[in-house]
Amino acid sequence: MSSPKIFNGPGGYILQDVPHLIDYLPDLPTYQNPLKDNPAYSVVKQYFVDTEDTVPEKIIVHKDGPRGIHFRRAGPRQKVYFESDEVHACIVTCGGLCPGLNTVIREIVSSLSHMYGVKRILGIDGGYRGFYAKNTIPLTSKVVNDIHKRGGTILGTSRGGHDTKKIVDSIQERGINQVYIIGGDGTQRGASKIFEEIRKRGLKVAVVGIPKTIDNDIPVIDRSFGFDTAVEEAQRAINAAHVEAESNENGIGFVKLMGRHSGFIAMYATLASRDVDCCLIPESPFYLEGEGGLFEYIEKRLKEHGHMVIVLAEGAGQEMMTKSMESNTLEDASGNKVLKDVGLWLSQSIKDASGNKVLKDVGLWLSQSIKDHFKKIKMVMNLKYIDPTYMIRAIPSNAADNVYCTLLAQSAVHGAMAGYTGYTSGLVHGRQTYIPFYRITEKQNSVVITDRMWARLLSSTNQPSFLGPKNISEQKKETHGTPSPDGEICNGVVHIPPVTKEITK
Ligand SMILES: Nc1ncnc2c1ncn2[C@@H]1O[C@H](COP(=O)(O)OP(=O)(O)O)[C@@H](O)[C@H]1O
Ligand SMILES: O=P(O)(O)OC[C@H]1O[C@](O)(COP(=O)(O)O)[C@@H](O)[C@@H]1O
Ligand SMILES: [Mg+2]
Repeated sequence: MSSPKIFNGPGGYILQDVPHLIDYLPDLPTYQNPLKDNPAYSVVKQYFVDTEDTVPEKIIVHKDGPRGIHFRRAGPRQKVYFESDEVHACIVTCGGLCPGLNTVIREIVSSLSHMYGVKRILGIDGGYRGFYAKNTIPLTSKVVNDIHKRGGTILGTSRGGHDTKKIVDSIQERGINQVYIIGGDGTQRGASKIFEEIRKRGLKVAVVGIPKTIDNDIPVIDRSFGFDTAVEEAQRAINAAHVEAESNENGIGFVKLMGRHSGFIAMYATLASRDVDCCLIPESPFYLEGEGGLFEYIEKRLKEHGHMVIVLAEGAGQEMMTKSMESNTLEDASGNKVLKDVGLWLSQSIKDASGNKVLKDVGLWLSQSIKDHFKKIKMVMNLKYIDPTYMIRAIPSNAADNVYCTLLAQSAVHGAMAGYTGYTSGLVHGRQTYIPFYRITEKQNSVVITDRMWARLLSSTNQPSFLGPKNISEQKKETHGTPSPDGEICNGVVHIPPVTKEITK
């Protein structure tokens, strides 16, 4: 693996820079950016980004503290490293769906063709494995004209099937020199490997990642595209759950939302709705029985209000469910042990083609457990379970996400044209930046339950925190992982010594 490029400046300034083609191809010629003569851009004062411009990772800095880590600011540069006719770009989408994929595809094609006069753009069919299939999809402005109005990805997507050598062989054989890879944490890991192999072979090929995740689990960036749309769509399910709950005696509206390891969709959907009485996410352990447990809270809420709404992220309570099913502690109303076979099935760990753990349906299990509990205590209760998981990610992106996708795609293209490579384009504090792959892949973004946002949620729902002092100290330890040399929080491990240089001017 190549070494991270890190520059140290005065006042504790650190630039975590991204690779550039000239790092390994020092004699590449440069050309005037064609945008200079484009009437739309030439009138814009300071349209080109100053090469020294960077964006801080942490916006809140103590007055005596160091300036901290910065990323290269994205945007068009005066000089480009590709001539328009020379560019042969390709776009691939990998992993699960997310609203906005088609908008990103559309805007990469539009930016390349309208801003930089590029004519050869290929769509790779069905994720990474499409690189070594025969079929490709020629992409023109006409082909992508109204795809942003559709959900999904016109290119198709898949999990698994990443073979770095075969992918780079295909890139080389087809004469592709700009690779745009849209996908989540797994995809960006794959993109990083493709970049390393391309660099090893000394190819003039820019590798660009565009972060996609409905779960919002990619670190460093403000939020992922499609997240806003997903939270908005989740409101429809929560509203339905609320209506059902209100209309029934001791009604419980129970909604399961996506969120494998990170409960951001559930948390933001809850905060947006105000109708939710309890939000359960993977980061916040909870328990059912006894004082301070979920059952006690539900009973209390039903007695006070006559109805309630629960939102559950799919990754929440997985361990508890597995343990409970394994030990067959689930009993029916007559006290008989049930679901023995399901218990056995639950104890097996199943992985998808990409190696992600396939989660068991905690929603079904928890709603059954709640029903059993109320039967046991002989209290009337009507639970309506709504599972809109795929519905919230299979829709087209909303207006805000469409704008976000557009800027993200434009930034990705400007960076590749300027010769940068091995980076993920991302929004940091509202600014477009280029982030080195290792910062994107080193850890997952998750809800920190000792932070203010989770406290805000607890005070909005009034639910118990389900936390004892032991959990709180464990959480604190986890979020304060291994400190990196600058004192930053960093749970990921980067084994390669960085190339560090002092900035003298
Ligand atoms: N560590 C890895 N190295 C190389 N490729 C990977 C890695 N993890 C995942 N991939 C590939 O990335 C693609 C998408 O990964 P996946 O985890 O399914 O979705 P996402 O990118 O949305 O997290 C798959 O084709 C998978 O083979
Ligand atoms: O059924 P699929 O397509 O494998 O997707 C399910 C998973 O995909 C997600 O939506 C997002 O995961 P990725 O970001 O890895 O694609 C998870 O929330 C969910 O667990
Ligand atoms: Mg993933």
